[in-house]
Amino acid sequence: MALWILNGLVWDEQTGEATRKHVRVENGLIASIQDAAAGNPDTAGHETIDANGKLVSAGFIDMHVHLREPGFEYKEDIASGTRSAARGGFTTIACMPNTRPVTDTPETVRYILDKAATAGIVNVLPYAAITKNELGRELTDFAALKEAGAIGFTDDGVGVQNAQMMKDAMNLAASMNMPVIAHCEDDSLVVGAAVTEGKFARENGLKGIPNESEAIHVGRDILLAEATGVHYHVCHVSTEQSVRLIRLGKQNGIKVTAEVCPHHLILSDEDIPSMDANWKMNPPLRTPRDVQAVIEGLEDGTLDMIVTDHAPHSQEEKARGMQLAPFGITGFETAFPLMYTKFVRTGKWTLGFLLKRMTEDPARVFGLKSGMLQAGAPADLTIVDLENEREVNPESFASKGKNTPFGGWKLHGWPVATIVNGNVVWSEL
Ligand SMILES: NC(=O)N[C@@H](CC(=O)O)C(=O)O
Ligand SMILES: [Zn+2]
Ligand SMILES: [Zn+2]
Repeated sequence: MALWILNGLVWDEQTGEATRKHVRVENGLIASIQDAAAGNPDTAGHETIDANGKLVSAGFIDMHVHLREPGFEYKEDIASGTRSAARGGFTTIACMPNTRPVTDTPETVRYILDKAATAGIVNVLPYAAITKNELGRELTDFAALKEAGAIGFTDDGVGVQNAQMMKDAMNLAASMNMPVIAHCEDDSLVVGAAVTEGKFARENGLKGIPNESEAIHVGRDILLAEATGVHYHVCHVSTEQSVRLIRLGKQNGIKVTAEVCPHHLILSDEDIPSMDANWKMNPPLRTPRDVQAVIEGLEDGTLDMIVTDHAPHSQEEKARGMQLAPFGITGFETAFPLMYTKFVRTGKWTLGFLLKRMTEDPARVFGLKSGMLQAGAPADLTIVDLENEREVNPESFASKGKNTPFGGWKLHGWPVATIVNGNVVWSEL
């Protein structure tokens, strides 16, 4: 039996507009895409979805998320995290290894993959740690972790402080054709600060996190990537200096790629309303000048993709206040509506540009088969209602994490159905 998604709006890069198409899904793959103008197909005996007036896109891909399992299931687990992803229109997500235990052994990689296969509803790609327990002292067993299914190496949550350790990691990863993904943060420049150096910190008498704490690692690592030939990917870029360094690296033919989060594209430190820890994340919200720089970086291709850095925490933890609460905000269920409302509805970007940065570009950078709406591709699809405005209500999130600064925001562009490997895993239609 086939699944027909009828009359959806499909973005056409050639014409620069979305036109009505019928998409046929069979055996987990996109079987055909045909013009709706040519008439209705014979759907007798097949399952159908009426997508009339809704956008049909390749499923969104999020290469930076925290599912918290194993070890921090009170914040999130693979079942709740993948449900949250599906509601956000994400069909493939790559999860970070700062779990408990840290994902630094083949057993933990396999645990995540097994759990994702049984309890998860979207594709889950695990990263493994660069160093044991993410302590920066000893490399993990890259070969065994790759063999178990890890797709790259990262100590996300902390920066690798020692340059020789990073260089060794890159040499090893390069030799097995694996990427190194870096949380860029020099600890010696960040001592107990919760927000960026800037207006909010000054006005509230707080110590600030300087931009260089990120950019020094970006610059160091680009030089190490040049020396080792590794594919080096920069996590959650937030500063003007980092954008500048990545741009220069790309101009010099170094294999550097990068990601940026919706919150760093939309909010600056000057938007923080109070000492509310729902505005605390790492890297922190930067100055308006940095926001402008990351937008320009994404627009000119210096930054390759949008990721959420979905980082759920419990309400108790976030209630500890700006200084003591953990860093991080949830991201899955607001990412597309935020980006669509702020950049596409305002006319700054085409819909095609936004979709590419959330589908095709991450797939290209990480060599995934999905990310394109074309016959023969995996049937990972997202259907989005572009017309109805809705308010962000964290209480209604599928995620266990309610920690978002976007509660109450009125947005357009809400996903209404998500299809993974040809199966409808979530639908409001
Ligand atoms: N981004 C965050 O603020 N927090 C992340 C860690 C990380 O992505 O560095 C987390 O694990 O909570
Ligand atoms: Zn990080
Ligand atoms: Zn992260």
